Order: sequence, then C-alpha cells, then structure tokens
Amino acid sequence: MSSTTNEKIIAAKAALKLVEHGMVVGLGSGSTSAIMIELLGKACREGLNIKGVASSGISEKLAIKEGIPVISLDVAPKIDINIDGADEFDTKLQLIKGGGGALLREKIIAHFASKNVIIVDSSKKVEQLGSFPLPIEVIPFAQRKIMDELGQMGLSPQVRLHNGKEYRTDQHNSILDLDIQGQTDLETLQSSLINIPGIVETGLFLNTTNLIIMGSGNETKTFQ
Ligand SMILES: O=C[C@H](O)[C@H](O)[C@H](O)COP(=O)(O)O
Repeated sequence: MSSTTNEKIIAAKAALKLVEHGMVVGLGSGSTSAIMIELLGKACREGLNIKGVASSGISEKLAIKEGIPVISLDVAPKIDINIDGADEFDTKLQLIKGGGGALLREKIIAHFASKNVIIVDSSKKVEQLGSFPLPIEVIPFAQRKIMDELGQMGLSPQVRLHNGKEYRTDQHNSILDLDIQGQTDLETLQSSLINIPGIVETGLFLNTTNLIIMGSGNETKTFQ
C-alpha cells in the first residue's frame, strides 16, 4: 500500500470516531471519501445505525453496495456530520475541491451540514491554494462565452475531458479547470466567478470547514 493511501485510511479511521448512532452523515466523493464510505459500511454491518446523504452518483452506489441506508437531501431532517476529501487545503481551513467533478453537490451538503470534517493525506496541505487547478461547474449552453470571459480575467480555463469527450457532472454540466495561482483574495475571486451567469458553482470552499484531519505518516494532525 502506498504511503498516501495509508494516510487516507488513517484520517478516515479518525473521522469514523466522530460518527454516532442515529446520525445523518454526508458522504463525500473521491478516493479518500470512498475509504470513509467503506469504513462506515463495515460499521453499519456491525450495528451502527446511520443514514447517508451522498454527494455523487459514484458515492451513492458505493454506499448502497456497502449497506449504508442512503436518503436524499430533501428528506434528510438534518445532516449531523459531513465527511469529505479535498484536493488542497491551507491552515485557514480553505479548500479546493472538485477534482472528481462532484463539487456542486459537495458544496450543497457542506452548506446544510451541522459539522464539516475534511479527511486528507499530507500531500494536500499547501501554503496558498492554487497549485491544483480550480474546478468550476458551468452550464454547457454558456461554456464558450464563459471561457472567453475567464480568459480575459487571466484564468486560462481548460475544458475538462473524460475519455476524449467533454466531462459531464451528475447534473449534466461541464467542468472548467482554472489557473488561480497567485490569486490571494479568494473571497473576491469566488464572488467574481459566481456572479457570471452560467457558472453554477466553484470548487473554492472558503468558510464551510470545521475540522481537517490529515494523515501524516502513521499519525493524524488536525486543523481547526
Ligand atoms: O470532486 C471530488 C471531490 O471534491 C474530492 O473530494 C476531491 O477531488 C478529493 O479527492 P481524493 O480524495 O480522491 O483526493
């Protein structure tokens, strides 16, 4: 097993301790969240009584396979805890997410969750966000014009591809990956992007996270 995978498992095991009987749990997306879902599934099979709200079709399928009762956000009375991964984080608990294209539902769940816990391996910690291109979800109808505007803003948008075709999200939208290196005012960047009609959401998670659990070697480090 790679040291990165080991760190993801260590972080997920630490997060599992925060999940209590009766909770509604937000299920993140990506490889670290998949490890979390597998751990939750095992705990459910051993008697833990929780319900999950999935942030992507892939996570929903995995959760069902693992035996976690999955409910839709609409019928969830509340989300007690949301456990998700990240592509980058800084010590101000700001994140870039969406490497796997699930940023929109992830952000919706993060907004409605009482507590947001991010689990990561140590490669995800950065001084300043932006080495990882920022994913944004856009309506395909407006994609070309949005790309022109983002190009003028110096953000070098790239259309995300999958198997040689344009990638589509669970909502059938496109993902553009932006170069935000050197951008220090992330709140303003978020506002500028979200104010462009046709941009549905961005992968900047600036004010949602309560706790980050990072696997570091054989230990965990926390940021809160
Ligand atoms: O869209 C995907 C999500 O934001 C993931 O949580 C993020 O890409 C991190 O994924 P991983 O745990 O595979 O590094």
